[in-house]
Amino acid sequence: MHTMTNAADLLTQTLEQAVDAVVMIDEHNHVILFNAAAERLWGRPREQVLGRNVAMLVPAGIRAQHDGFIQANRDTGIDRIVGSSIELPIERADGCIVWGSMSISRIRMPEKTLYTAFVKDITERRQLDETLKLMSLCLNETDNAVIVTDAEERILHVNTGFTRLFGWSLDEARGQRPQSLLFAHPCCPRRHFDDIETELSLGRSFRSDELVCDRTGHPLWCSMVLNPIAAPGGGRSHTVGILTDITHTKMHEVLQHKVLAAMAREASLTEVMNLVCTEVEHVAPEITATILRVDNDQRLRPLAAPSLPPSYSHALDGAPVGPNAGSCGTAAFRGEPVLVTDIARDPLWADYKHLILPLGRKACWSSPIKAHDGRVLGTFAFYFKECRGPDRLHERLVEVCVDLCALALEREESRARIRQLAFYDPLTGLPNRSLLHAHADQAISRAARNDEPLAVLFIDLDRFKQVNDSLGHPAGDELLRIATRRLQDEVRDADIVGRLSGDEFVVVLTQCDSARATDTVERLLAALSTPCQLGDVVLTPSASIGISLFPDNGRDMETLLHHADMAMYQAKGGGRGRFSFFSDEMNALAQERLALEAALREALSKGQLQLHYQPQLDLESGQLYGVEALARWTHPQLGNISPVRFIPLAEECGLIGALSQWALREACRQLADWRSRGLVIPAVSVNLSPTNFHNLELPRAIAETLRAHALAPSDLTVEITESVLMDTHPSTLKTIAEIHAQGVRLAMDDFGTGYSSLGYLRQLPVTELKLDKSFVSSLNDDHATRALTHAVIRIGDSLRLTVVAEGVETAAQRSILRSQGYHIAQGYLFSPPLPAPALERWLQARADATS
Ligand SMILES: Nc1nc2c(ncn2[C@@H]2O[C@H](COP(=O)(O)O[C@H]3[C@@H](O)[C@H](n4cnc5c(=O)[nH]c(N)nc54)O[C@@H]3COP(=O)(O)O)[C@@H](O)[C@H]2O)c(=O)[nH]1
Repeated sequence: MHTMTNAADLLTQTLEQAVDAVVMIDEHNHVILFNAAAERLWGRPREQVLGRNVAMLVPAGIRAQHDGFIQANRDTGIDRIVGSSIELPIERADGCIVWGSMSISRIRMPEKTLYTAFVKDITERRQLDETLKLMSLCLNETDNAVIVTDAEERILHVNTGFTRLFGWSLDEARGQRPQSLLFAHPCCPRRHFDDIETELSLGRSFRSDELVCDRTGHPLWCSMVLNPIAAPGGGRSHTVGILTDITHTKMHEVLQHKVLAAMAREASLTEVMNLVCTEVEHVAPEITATILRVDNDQRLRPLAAPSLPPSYSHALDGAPVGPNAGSCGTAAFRGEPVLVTDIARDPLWADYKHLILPLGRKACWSSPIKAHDGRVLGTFAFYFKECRGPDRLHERLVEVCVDLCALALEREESRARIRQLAFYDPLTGLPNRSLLHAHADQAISRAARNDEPLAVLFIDLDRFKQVNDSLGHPAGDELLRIATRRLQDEVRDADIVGRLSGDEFVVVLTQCDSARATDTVERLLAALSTPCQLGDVVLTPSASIGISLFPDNGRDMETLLHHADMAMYQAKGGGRGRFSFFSDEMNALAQERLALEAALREALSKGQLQLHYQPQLDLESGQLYGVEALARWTHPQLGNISPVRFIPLAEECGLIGALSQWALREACRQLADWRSRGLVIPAVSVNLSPTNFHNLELPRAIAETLRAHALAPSDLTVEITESVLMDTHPSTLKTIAEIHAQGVRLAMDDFGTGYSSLGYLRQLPVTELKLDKSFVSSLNDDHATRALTHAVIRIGDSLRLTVVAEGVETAAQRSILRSQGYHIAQGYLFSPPLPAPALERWLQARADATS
């Protein structure tokens, strides 16, 4: 008994001092033992627990069923709870949850069964487990690769992200150096690891973007961060490295940077495209990249294929885009990527496989390169040495590259458009003046270097203006296009054809002497004069051609062109469809003309021109009808220069406006002066050139001049020639109508010599016709002329126009004219044109004679 008591005490003491909580319950599930560790675990003193149902210690979730579980064990003896340990949450008195690992012992006694629970506090371990579990999630359930190395930089651990990214398992990686796994492949750039070691040994983190390779040698761009872990005794115990796959971003960045840099330094399109292919092949060595352009005729034009022999590109050049045109032609046709995994068998490649299979490429994936408006500009293709399709990296590469290629191609298109606008004539597509000069300069330099002759042709279409005026501008444009085609057809590739302006073309014939130039020009004239259909009209065009030769007629394009232009004028002067070589005489004439132009300019500005006046007389009464003012120029050195020479010169060099204004002012001044001195001069006629009527200010200037000299509009007659009618300038008819509306009289000069239609007499408000002196001069001996002069006076009479006969030199002419009904005449018979004082004397002499 004593021994028993001691044993029970011993047991109680032992249980009391146990590290783990001990709870014993009786057959009514009442707690009969609750040791000190249990008090600490549940946070309850034993007084609160002893004698009460153990359910109070059980977690709330199973409290209701708890007694049932124990009773089931008592009744059945089936051990669900005894003999094993379970982990369960424990609700402490303060509401906190701690964790215990519980094992239950069943104590069978004859009359009852007791249970003892041993509960170990595992709260801390549970928390640690939880932390480890989360850490493991962090470590493994990420796309980043994590490496832990020891002090010797040998791998201790890699996460599953590492295995996924690089293909090496933990077992394979353990003990290796990271560089031997990631940087060892030949495709990796050579890397010196000293800088990494320096940083880590100083206890500093190391960060950089690196091109590494996976187990298969596949390159990947990784952002790498290495953190050294300090050892307790100094130095470093571990290094933790994290590598993040930035291939896509980096690829984009690197490719974009390189390609944009190339474009910024004005690299050619071919250079840029080759760069794209080379960079792509560097990232993915298993592919062969090619870029093709689609031209305006929907044909493929190779731009880059740096890893394929040039013969392949040559063979593809000009291949059509279509539904069965290999991967590229089909991709361009469909506007979507085309994958052919087996070129040998795929029908799309039937016509092309013989070109690529011998080069060891078995599959091809081609993607269209599209402009921002959706047009297919080209194709970007990957060829594979195996029958396969693209992987994710390839897809990413294509995504990046097609955008860059589109940018480069669109940029090229814009540049070509700008070049076209800047250097080509939009109507004919021929080089314009600037480009023509640039090409011609090169050709002349080449000719000079090689001591070869060269010819410059200046071509002007005959009567082009009339085509424009009569058939309209679209017909004129079409004629220019036809002429362009004909010129292009007749010259060689090495020759240059350009359009200067309007109907002026220039052809530079390289390696061409005068004999060859003659042959070519004859051919060109024949081609240009072939009849052509312009709308409803069949036209037989023609051209005049001037030729200058290098080096005889000039050593630069400007001189050669100028001389060819002069020769062209010479040719035009000889009639339609002719050609003329430039000559020194021609040049001398041109020089003379230039000198004369300068002298005329000076004469005008210094008031060196004069007006002479020729009287016009009434044949019946002998009364003065009026005087015609005619310009005269006496040059200090050259002497008298005829208006037949200086009036056309003034028209050509733009001086006719100033000259005519001067003539108008001077004639009005003189008339006003005569009148102020009592001389009876009924009116003065002034000659104006067709171009004077382009000036809408002319009516106002005439009105002001008349006003300034207190003259009536009817005191002035403006003489116009029939050629005014050939002038289609929009201002001409308006100006003439305004002058007429003021009351100024209009005379049609040189009547009968020009435009052979009388219809214009209805269009122009003329009041006077001047029969040309050529009719008068042949009146005596030509019956036909007499019939014509008769007809003219009839026309004048019937239209109520005054008819003035010009150039009357003989009494016989006067007599015939009088008999035909002419009333007014002018000519040497009466007086030549005279300076104002001489005219005054002439008038005085006549007056004296009659009185
Ligand atoms: N726009 C301007 N044109 C002008 C001006 N001054 C003259 N001209 C035109 O120049 C052409 C030549 O003129 P010119 O040499 O003066 O010859 C005129 C007369 O001198 C000449 N004439 C007169 N009578 C006779 C004659 O009996 N026989 C003969 N052989 N010639 C004669 O005829 C010319 C008259 O010209 P027009 O009446 O104008 O036809 C000439 O076309 C002038 O118009 C000017 O200031 N502005």
